Amino acid sequence: MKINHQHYRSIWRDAQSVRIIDQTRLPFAFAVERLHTHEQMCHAIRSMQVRGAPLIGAAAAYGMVLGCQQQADEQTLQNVAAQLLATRPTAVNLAWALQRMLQQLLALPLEQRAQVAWALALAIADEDVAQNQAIGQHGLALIQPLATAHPQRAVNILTHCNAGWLATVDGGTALAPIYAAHDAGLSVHVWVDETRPRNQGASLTAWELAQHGVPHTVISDNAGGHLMQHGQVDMVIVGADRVTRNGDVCNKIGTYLKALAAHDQHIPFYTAVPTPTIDWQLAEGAGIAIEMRDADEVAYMQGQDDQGQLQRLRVIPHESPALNPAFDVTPARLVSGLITERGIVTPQQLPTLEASL
Ligand SMILES: CSC[C@H]1O[C@H](OP(=O)(O)O)[C@H](O)[C@@H]1O
Repeated sequence: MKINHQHYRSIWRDAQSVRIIDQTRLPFAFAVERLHTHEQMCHAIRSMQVRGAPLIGAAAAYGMVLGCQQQADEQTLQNVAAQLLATRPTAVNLAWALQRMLQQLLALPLEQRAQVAWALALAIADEDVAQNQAIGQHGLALIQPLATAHPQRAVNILTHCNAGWLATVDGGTALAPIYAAHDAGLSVHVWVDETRPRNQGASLTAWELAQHGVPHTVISDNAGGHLMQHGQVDMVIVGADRVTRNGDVCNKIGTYLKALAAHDQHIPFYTAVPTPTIDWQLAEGAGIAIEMRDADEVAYMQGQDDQGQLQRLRVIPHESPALNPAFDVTPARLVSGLITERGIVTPQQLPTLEASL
């Protein structure tokens, strides 16, 4: 059976536990983990078994559920939220989901919290799925004219990292318009940035697209600019971990470089972003905390050898230090538009979007 978002969500309730797809095992193994405690959910987020801004938010919500099943007094709830918040600093969805869960749980009588928490987390998950469906349809409207303009060939779209259904509860953000176009019968082809050092593109986006039957080609992170210079890219669509009031886009490290190349080559550069990923409290991207991850993620690579065995190999000298910033900030001036569930807006139109929420 093909494993795609027609069959699975990336996170779901199973009795009194939460099931996740362990994304660190893909693309070579499809493994589902069962989590029983909020500490296990903290580990799953921190180790990137679950990752992607919207999914991190939903995972945090379910982490709050697991953390309040035995005790649901305010001190317990605040402690659980603090532990979940400390897992990863950059995706605003984490803080957004925790704030929403805390506010709703504390408004409930103590004895109702453990049970109602499940419904509150599911509401966050269901909203994400609906938002991504809408993002897909709005983004499809961007792809259709490119397909009309190039009837003899596929529309070539470059994406960075993984912003597919694995990065959300379901449907994806940057990949949602691509799935919508493919499912509508349009001819699309995706350039998949490998996305060093964690290779979310090579291991997750490529896996998703292969499972869904979407034509794609994995490329090194350094190839995108060359392809743009040679007319091989019609548009760029990426995800986001945090967008600020002025439209600066924080996303996986390397996104900024793609935006620079796209701008230089007059190629449309879009970010697909559900509104919970917009941080209305932050004026511009300079204020975003950029996660610094373990340098070993740069120093080592993981893959499968020809005998099907997973190997972890060092790829830099033992004497060489490494630095591993996990995100960068693309200034709003390089962003053609933001594909939200409310429609496509330019960075300059964000205040109008905020007023409509
Ligand atoms: C749908 S947004 C996904 C967003 O999150 C990824 O980061 P990570 O894999 O470290 O959680 C990446 O920035 C994606 O664009």
